[in-house]
Amino acid sequence: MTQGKLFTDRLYRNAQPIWNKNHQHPFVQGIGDGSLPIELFAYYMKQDYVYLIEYSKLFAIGTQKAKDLQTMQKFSHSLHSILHFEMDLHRKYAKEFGISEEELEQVKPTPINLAYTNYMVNVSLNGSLAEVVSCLLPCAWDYWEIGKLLKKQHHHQIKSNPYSHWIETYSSDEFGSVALWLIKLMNQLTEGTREHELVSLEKHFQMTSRFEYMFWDMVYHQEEWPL
Ligand SMILES: Cc1ncc(CN)c(N)n1
Repeated sequence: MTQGKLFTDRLYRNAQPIWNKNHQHPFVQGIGDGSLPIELFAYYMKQDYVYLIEYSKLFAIGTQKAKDLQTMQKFSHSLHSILHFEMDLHRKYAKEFGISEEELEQVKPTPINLAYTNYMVNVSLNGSLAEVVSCLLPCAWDYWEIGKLLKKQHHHQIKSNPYSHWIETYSSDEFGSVALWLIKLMNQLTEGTREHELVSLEKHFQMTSRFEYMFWDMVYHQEEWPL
């Protein structure tokens, strides 16, 4: 790696074409201005709930692969935060929509949802701690970017937006602190790492960034199994 440059700066820069597409996606924009039909949002909440069940397992894998107690504590704290803070958002919205917690948990993941979580879990189970982080990072980082962006763009109408709780959650310092910690960890883990390994880590980062786009598109079109 070029001296003095952070690996995450490169990851961020190279992912911008994908992340910009995420930010401009009509689903994301519809959350921002509150115009997204409620049925689409409810569909997304259900798919995202079962996504988060799988995603949270990566933090358990991170706890197991960590080399020191402080990193283990950070991973286990983040796991707790997803299960109790982030997923509480979904449970609250679901309650408003008349969907029970049991129903949420029983949701069948769509092909894109399944492909995305299987990709991350497979890489994480078989790879290094840096590989776990390369899969986790776009999810934590880009959601925080989206939360902050939507809050900035639509701050004047946030109170009347039915999705304000979503925007407040993902733009919050609490949510952002996990992204910031993962960025720091990624830079620590890749210090002195050879270029061909960085290329492989970047591949996972790009792949999960692309899956993020596909997830937005999947919920927008409510893509189900053909059979
Ligand atoms: C699909 C997806 N990606 C990321 C996040 C943020 N944890 C989420 N809730 N859902």
